[in-house]
Amino acid sequence: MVHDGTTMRLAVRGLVQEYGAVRALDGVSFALDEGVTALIGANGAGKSTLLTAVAGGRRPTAGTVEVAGHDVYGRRTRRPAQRRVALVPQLPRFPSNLTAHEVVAYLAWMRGLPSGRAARAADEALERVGLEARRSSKLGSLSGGMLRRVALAQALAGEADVLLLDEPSTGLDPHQRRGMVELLQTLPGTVLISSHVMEDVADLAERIIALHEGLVRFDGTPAGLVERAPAGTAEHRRLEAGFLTVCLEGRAA
Ligand SMILES: Nc1ncnc2c1ncn2[C@@H]1O[C@H](COP(=O)(O)OP(=O)(O)OP(=O)(O)O)[C@@H](O)[C@H]1O
Repeated sequence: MVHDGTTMRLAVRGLVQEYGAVRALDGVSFALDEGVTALIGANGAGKSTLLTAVAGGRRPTAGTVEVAGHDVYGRRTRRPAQRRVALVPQLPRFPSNLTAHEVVAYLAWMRGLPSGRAARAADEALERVGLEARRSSKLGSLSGGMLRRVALAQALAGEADVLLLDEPSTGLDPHQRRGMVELLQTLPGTVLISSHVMEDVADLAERIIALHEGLVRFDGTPAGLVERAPAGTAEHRRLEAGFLTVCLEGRAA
Protein backbone atom coordinates (compact mmCIF):
# COMPACT_ATOMS: atom_id res chain seq x y z
CA MET A 1 0.00 0.00 0.00
CA VAL A 2 1.34 3.42 -0.91
CA HIS A 3 0.77 5.95 1.86
CA ASP A 4 1.94 9.54 1.99
CA GLY A 5 2.31 9.40 5.77
CA THR A 6 0.00 12.30 6.55
CA THR A 7 -2.25 10.41 8.96
CA MET A 8 0.30 7.95 10.27
CA ARG A 9 1.68 7.82 13.79
CA LEU A 10 5.19 8.04 12.41
CA ALA A 11 6.21 9.51 9.05
CA VAL A 12 9.85 9.67 7.97
CA ARG A 13 10.58 11.46 4.72
CA GLY A 14 13.84 11.71 2.81
CA LEU A 15 16.04 11.34 5.88
CA VAL A 16 19.72 11.96 5.29
CA GLN A 17 22.31 11.82 8.06
CA GLU A 18 25.92 12.63 7.39
CA TYR A 19 28.75 12.31 9.87
CA GLY A 20 31.53 14.18 8.08
CA ALA A 21 32.26 12.14 4.96
CA VAL A 22 30.08 9.20 6.11
CA ARG A 23 26.50 9.18 4.80
CA ALA A 24 24.81 6.96 7.40
CA LEU A 25 21.29 7.56 6.01
CA ASP A 26 20.86 8.30 2.34
CA GLY A 27 17.21 9.33 1.89
CA VAL A 28 15.10 7.05 4.09
CA SER A 29 11.30 7.27 3.87
CA PHE A 30 8.56 5.18 5.43
CA ALA A 31 5.37 5.62 7.44
CA LEU A 32 4.10 3.48 10.31
CA ASP A 33 0.79 3.11 12.03
CA GLU A 34 -0.05 0.69 14.87
CA GLY A 35 1.82 -2.59 15.05
CA VAL A 36 5.31 -3.99 15.41
CA THR A 37 7.87 -3.33 12.69
CA ALA A 38 11.39 -4.75 12.70
CA LEU A 39 14.25 -2.63 11.45
CA ILE A 40 16.97 -4.97 10.26
CA GLY A 41 20.41 -4.34 8.82
CA ALA A 42 24.03 -5.35 9.15
CA ASN A 43 26.42 -3.54 11.50
CA GLY A 44 26.76 0.04 10.32
CA ALA A 45 23.62 -0.06 8.14
CA GLY A 46 22.25 3.03 9.90
CA LYS A 47 19.71 1.54 12.33
CA SER A 48 20.80 3.38 15.48
CA THR A 49 21.22 6.59 13.51
CA LEU A 50 17.68 6.27 12.22
CA LEU A 51 16.18 5.54 15.65
CA THR A 52 18.07 8.44 17.21
CA ALA A 53 16.87 10.80 14.48
CA VAL A 54 13.26 9.63 14.91
CA ALA A 55 13.46 10.15 18.68
CA GLY A 56 14.64 13.73 18.25
CA GLY A 57 18.16 12.97 19.46
CA ARG A 58 20.08 14.33 16.48
CA ARG A 59 18.84 16.71 13.84
CA PRO A 60 19.24 15.03 10.45
CA THR A 61 21.24 16.62 7.65
CA ALA A 62 18.06 16.61 5.54
CA GLY A 63 14.53 15.23 5.62
CA THR A 64 11.72 15.29 8.17
CA VAL A 65 10.29 13.13 10.95
CA GLU A 66 6.70 13.54 12.09
CA VAL A 67 5.12 11.85 15.09
CA ALA A 68 1.34 12.03 15.14
CA GLY A 69 1.58 14.90 12.67
CA HIS A 70 4.10 16.90 14.76
CA ASP A 71 7.49 17.70 13.25
CA VAL A 72 10.12 16.31 15.65
CA TYR A 73 12.54 19.10 14.71
CA GLY A 74 10.05 21.95 14.34
CA ARG A 75 10.58 24.86 16.75
CA ARG A 76 7.00 24.81 18.05
CA THR A 77 6.19 21.16 17.45
CA ARG A 78 9.32 19.63 18.97
CA ARG A 79 7.93 19.24 22.49
CA PRO A 80 4.58 17.65 21.62
CA ALA A 81 6.34 15.41 19.11
CA GLN A 82 8.99 14.26 21.57
CA ARG A 83 6.39 13.50 24.22
CA ARG A 84 4.83 11.01 21.86
CA VAL A 85 7.99 9.08 21.06
CA ALA A 86 10.30 7.10 23.35
CA LEU A 87 13.61 5.43 22.54
CA VAL A 88 14.90 2.47 24.52
CA PRO A 89 18.65 2.54 23.81
CA GLN A 90 20.82 -0.50 23.21
CA LEU A 91 22.76 -0.01 26.43
CA PRO A 92 20.71 2.00 28.89
CA ARG A 93 22.79 3.93 31.41
CA PHE A 94 21.35 4.74 34.80
CA PRO A 95 22.71 6.24 38.01
CA SER A 96 23.40 3.15 40.15
CA ASN A 97 22.23 4.75 43.41
CA LEU A 98 18.64 5.41 42.28
CA THR A 99 15.85 2.84 42.49
CA ALA A 100 13.96 1.39 39.55
CA HIS A 101 10.82 3.23 40.59
CA GLU A 102 12.63 6.54 40.97
CA VAL A 103 14.11 6.56 37.45
CA VAL A 104 10.89 5.42 35.79
CA ALA A 105 8.74 7.95 37.67
CA TYR A 106 11.28 10.72 37.09
CA LEU A 107 11.27 10.27 33.33
CA ALA A 108 7.46 10.11 33.24
CA TRP A 109 7.39 13.39 35.18
CA MET A 110 9.97 14.91 32.81
CA ARG A 111 7.72 13.95 29.93
CA GLY A 112 4.94 16.04 31.41
CA LEU A 113 2.92 13.79 33.73
CA PRO A 114 2.01 15.34 37.10
CA SER A 115 4.08 13.75 39.90
CA GLY A 116 1.28 11.59 41.40
CA ARG A 117 0.35 10.22 38.01
CA ALA A 118 4.01 9.69 37.13
CA ALA A 119 4.48 7.61 40.30
CA ARG A 120 1.43 5.47 39.48
CA ALA A 121 2.46 5.13 35.85
CA ALA A 122 5.90 3.95 37.04
CA ASP A 123 4.33 1.25 39.23
CA GLU A 124 2.12 0.07 36.37
CA ALA A 125 5.01 0.04 33.91
CA LEU A 126 7.30 -1.86 36.29
CA GLU A 127 4.56 -4.42 36.81
CA ARG A 128 4.10 -4.70 33.07
CA VAL A 129 7.78 -5.54 32.54
CA GLY A 130 7.75 -7.99 35.45
CA LEU A 131 9.86 -5.91 37.85
CA GLU A 132 7.30 -5.00 40.49
CA ALA A 133 9.23 -6.97 43.09
CA ARG A 134 12.36 -4.91 42.31
CA ARG A 135 10.74 -1.49 42.30
CA SER A 136 12.77 -0.33 45.30
CA SER A 137 16.02 -2.02 44.27
CA LYS A 138 18.96 0.22 43.50
CA LEU A 139 19.79 0.08 39.80
CA GLY A 140 23.38 -0.86 40.58
CA SER A 141 22.08 -4.17 41.95
CA LEU A 142 20.12 -5.20 38.83
CA SER A 143 21.29 -7.47 36.00
CA GLY A 144 21.75 -6.28 32.41
CA GLY A 145 18.46 -7.92 31.39
CA MET A 146 16.63 -6.22 34.25
CA LEU A 147 18.10 -2.84 33.30
CA ARG A 148 16.72 -3.32 29.78
CA ARG A 149 13.33 -3.89 31.38
CA VAL A 150 13.68 -0.75 33.46
CA ALA A 151 14.45 1.20 30.26
CA LEU A 152 11.37 -0.30 28.64
CA ALA A 153 9.30 0.60 31.70
CA GLN A 154 10.53 4.20 31.33
CA ALA A 155 9.30 4.25 27.76
CA LEU A 156 5.92 2.76 28.73
CA ALA A 157 5.37 5.06 31.71
CA GLY A 158 5.85 8.11 29.50
CA GLU A 159 2.71 7.07 27.59
CA ALA A 160 4.41 7.49 24.21
CA ASP A 161 2.51 6.51 21.06
CA VAL A 162 5.65 5.45 19.25
CA LEU A 163 8.16 3.14 20.94
CA LEU A 164 11.61 2.69 19.44
CA LEU A 165 13.75 -0.17 20.70
CA ASP A 166 17.39 -0.47 19.71
CA GLU A 167 18.37 -4.15 19.68
CA PRO A 168 16.44 -5.06 22.81
CA SER A 169 17.66 -8.65 23.01
CA THR A 170 21.38 -8.12 22.34
CA GLY A 171 23.52 -9.41 25.18
CA LEU A 172 20.68 -11.27 26.90
CA ASP A 173 20.95 -14.98 27.69
CA PRO A 174 18.46 -17.29 25.88
CA HIS A 175 16.06 -17.32 28.82
CA GLN A 176 16.09 -13.53 29.20
CA ARG A 177 15.77 -13.16 25.44
CA ARG A 178 12.67 -15.33 25.35
CA GLY A 179 11.19 -13.27 28.19
CA MET A 180 11.99 -10.04 26.35
CA VAL A 181 10.38 -11.26 23.11
CA GLU A 182 7.25 -12.30 25.01
CA LEU A 183 7.12 -8.90 26.63
CA LEU A 184 7.62 -7.08 23.32
CA GLN A 185 4.74 -9.07 21.83
CA THR A 186 2.41 -7.33 24.29
CA LEU A 187 3.46 -3.73 23.55
CA PRO A 188 0.76 -1.29 22.50
CA GLY A 189 0.84 1.37 19.80
CA THR A 190 3.46 1.81 17.11
CA VAL A 191 6.62 -0.13 17.81
CA LEU A 192 9.83 -0.07 15.79
CA ILE A 193 12.46 -2.57 16.90
CA SER A 194 15.96 -2.80 15.47
CA SER A 195 17.37 -6.29 15.57
CA HIS A 196 20.04 -8.57 14.20
CA VAL A 197 18.28 -11.64 15.52
CA MET A 198 16.15 -13.10 12.74
CA GLU A 199 14.44 -15.49 15.12
CA ASP A 200 13.15 -12.52 17.15
CA VAL A 201 12.09 -10.72 13.98
CA ALA A 202 10.12 -13.75 12.84
CA ASP A 203 8.42 -14.00 16.25
CA LEU A 204 7.62 -10.32 16.60
CA ALA A 205 7.19 -8.33 13.46
CA GLU A 206 4.28 -7.98 11.10
CA ARG A 207 6.40 -5.71 8.92
CA ILE A 208 10.09 -5.54 8.16
CA ILE A 209 12.18 -2.60 6.98
CA ALA A 210 15.64 -3.66 5.82
CA LEU A 211 18.36 -1.01 5.75
CA HIS A 212 21.62 -1.43 3.91
CA GLU A 213 24.25 1.27 3.56
CA GLY A 214 21.75 3.92 4.61
CA LEU A 215 19.04 2.90 2.14
CA VAL A 216 15.75 1.04 2.55
CA ARG A 217 16.24 -2.13 0.53
CA PHE A 218 13.00 -3.83 1.57
CA ASP A 219 9.76 -2.71 3.22
CA GLY A 220 7.08 -5.37 3.53
CA THR A 221 5.88 -8.44 5.36
CA PRO A 222 8.10 -11.24 6.71
CA ALA A 223 6.47 -13.53 4.15
CA GLY A 224 7.49 -11.10 1.39
CA LEU A 225 11.10 -11.17 2.57
CA VAL A 226 11.09 -14.96 2.84
CA GLU A 227 10.00 -15.05 -0.82
CA ARG A 228 13.23 -13.30 -1.80
CA ALA A 229 15.33 -16.19 -0.47
CA PRO A 230 16.96 -18.27 -3.19
CA ALA A 231 15.13 -21.48 -4.05
CA GLY A 232 16.22 -24.42 -1.96
CA THR A 233 17.12 -22.36 1.15
CA ALA A 234 16.42 -24.30 4.33
CA GLU A 235 13.17 -23.23 6.02
CA HIS A 236 14.79 -21.80 9.15
CA ARG A 237 17.22 -19.67 7.11
CA ARG A 238 14.78 -18.14 4.63
CA LEU A 239 14.27 -14.78 6.38
CA GLU A 240 18.02 -14.24 6.67
CA ALA A 241 18.60 -15.41 3.08
CA GLY A 242 15.86 -13.05 1.83
CA PHE A 243 17.52 -10.21 3.70
CA LEU A 244 20.92 -10.98 2.16
CA THR A 245 19.33 -11.09 -1.30
CA VAL A 246 17.70 -7.66 -0.96
CA CYS A 247 20.95 -6.17 0.35
CA LEU A 248 22.82 -7.45 -2.69
CA GLU A 249 20.16 -6.39 -5.18
CA GLY A 250 20.46 -2.64 -4.67
CA ARG A 251 17.97 0.14 -4.17
CA ALA A 252 14.38 -0.92 -3.47
CA ALA A 253 11.69 0.08 -5.94
N1 LIG B 1 28.55 9.70 16.05
C1 LIG B 1 29.04 9.22 14.90
N2 LIG B 1 30.08 9.82 14.30
C2 LIG B 1 30.58 9.38 13.12
N3 LIG B 1 30.09 8.31 12.46
C3 LIG B 1 29.06 7.66 13.02
C4 LIG B 1 28.49 8.07 14.26
N4 LIG B 1 27.46 7.23 14.57
C5 LIG B 1 27.41 6.34 13.55
N5 LIG B 1 28.36 6.59 12.63
C6 LIG B 1 28.58 5.86 11.38
O1 LIG B 1 27.34 5.82 10.68
C7 LIG B 1 27.13 4.55 10.09
C8 LIG B 1 25.83 3.95 10.64
O2 LIG B 1 26.03 3.65 12.02
P1 LIG B 1 24.84 3.13 12.96
O3 LIG B 1 25.39 3.03 14.34
O4 LIG B 1 23.64 3.95 12.73
O5 LIG B 1 24.59 1.67 12.35
P2 LIG B 1 23.80 0.43 12.98
O6 LIG B 1 23.03 -0.16 11.84
O7 LIG B 1 23.05 0.85 14.17
O8 LIG B 1 25.01 -0.52 13.40
P3 LIG B 1 25.07 -1.64 14.57
O9 LIG B 1 24.22 -2.76 14.13
O10 LIG B 1 26.54 -1.99 14.57
O11 LIG B 1 24.63 -1.00 15.86
C9 LIG B 1 28.38 3.73 10.37
O12 LIG B 1 29.24 3.87 9.28
C10 LIG B 1 28.95 4.40 11.60
O13 LIG B 1 30.34 4.22 11.66
